[in-house]
Amino acid sequence: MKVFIGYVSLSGNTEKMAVNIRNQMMAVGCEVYMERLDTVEVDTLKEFDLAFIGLYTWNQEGLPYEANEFYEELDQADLHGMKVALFGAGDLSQPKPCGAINILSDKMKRCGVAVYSRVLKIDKEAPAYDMARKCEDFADQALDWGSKRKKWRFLIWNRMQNNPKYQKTAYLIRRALDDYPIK
Ligand SMILES: Cc1cc2nc3c(=O)[nH]c(=O)nc-3n(C[C@H](O)[C@H](O)[C@H](O)COP(=O)(O)O)c2cc1C
Repeated sequence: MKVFIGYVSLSGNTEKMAVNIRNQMMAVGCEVYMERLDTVEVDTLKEFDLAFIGLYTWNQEGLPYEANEFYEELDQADLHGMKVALFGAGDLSQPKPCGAINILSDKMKRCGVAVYSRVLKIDKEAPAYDMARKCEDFADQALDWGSKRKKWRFLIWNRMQNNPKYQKTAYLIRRALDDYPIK
């Protein structure tokens, strides 16, 4: 499975999320290519089975300036059926946090891209462990959505993780399963 990760980040939080997602995708055996969004040719996304796109938000009304070209190029590329999962860091105390992600999501949907219904938004103050865990979980779920991977693994994992009694066991099982990557 070929996975693309594109992101823009100023103070580093979205970049850390991208790195966490990359690590998780590599751990389950995906072929991962990661690049900053301002240098990406939109057309290259077609070469991938799944893309993660991450943006920071500095102004609710707009995209980060480094993502403008990518945003404009979406009109020219034929990305119908392309699967994309969106993520980013922001200030979750705001009424509409991570607004840039919503702007990109709307545009991608208009261009025929299949956008994963779950979006990962992480607060700028989130502890590193919490961020890593959420990114791993998100990456796995997005992969499950974007691939033909069997659902049972994810369902069991999700149920266990939601029960504090089984959280540690679930984590250990997950680590063990990671030793048997699914391509
Ligand atoms: C000037 C400024 C404006 C910001 N505006 C928003 C905003 O409108 N919405 C939001 O969710 N977060 C906002 N934030 C929080 C940033 O998104 C947050 O610091 C995030 O970690 C930046 O991502 P990065 O570390 O990947 O650059 C703002 C931060 C700054 C410094």
